[in-house]
Amino acid sequence: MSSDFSTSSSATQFSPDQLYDFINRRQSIGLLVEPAPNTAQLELAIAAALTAPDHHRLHPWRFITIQGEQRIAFGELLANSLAEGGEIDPVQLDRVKQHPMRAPMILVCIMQDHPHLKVPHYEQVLSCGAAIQNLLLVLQSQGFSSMWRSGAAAESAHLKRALGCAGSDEIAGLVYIGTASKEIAPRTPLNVADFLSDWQSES
Ligand SMILES: Cc1cc2nc3c(=O)[nH]c(=O)nc-3n(C[C@H](O)[C@H](O)[C@H](O)COP(=O)(O)O)c2cc1C
Repeated sequence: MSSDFSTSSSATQFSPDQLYDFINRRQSIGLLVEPAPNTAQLELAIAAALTAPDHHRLHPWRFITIQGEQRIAFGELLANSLAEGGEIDPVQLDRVKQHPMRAPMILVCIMQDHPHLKVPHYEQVLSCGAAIQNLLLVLQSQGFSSMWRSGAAAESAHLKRALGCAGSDEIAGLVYIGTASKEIAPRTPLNVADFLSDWQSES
């Protein structure tokens, strides 16, 4: 059955099985190569992020791209952030410096907190997480792969300051984006019954 209402589930061009299959095929890939999305492709993914469930429409998110040569400076920023947090192992610091080279593009996803009487901080974090999942799926639909990471520096005050975060903002993720260079094995399905139950009243 078709419908003119764009929000009706029957208006979708996917069958439920096709949509599930598409979502199930998303898998994180740690090492990604060129190409990365172009501006139009990235903007479509961000547009999808902006449709995430969002209590009181606070838009608790902000996205920053890092690509090309900027990845070198960003690697230094990550290492400096760890050092500020007390890391002194030069091997670890050097390893973190190289992290941004694992993909041609990194999207820093920031949960931009909007203090609100009815929308607690954790709800805004959840909204931002939903936004990120939306963008991962649109990137996948365009043939790209990704990996959502936090990494050791995500909670660093030094990194947050450098990214212009306010005190209650969170770095929700560094999403590494690019193209997979090889196939990976499909994920092992979980058993739905392990996670789904019927609530029964006590009376
Ligand atoms: C908020 C968040 C932070 C994450 N940080 C890391 C990380 O720093 N390093 C990592 O290896 N995986 C991290 N992951 C997990 C991967 O993104 C990925 O979900 C996991 O490896 C499972 O793979 P899949 O996405 O293919 O199911 C993080 C996931 C989330 C949601």
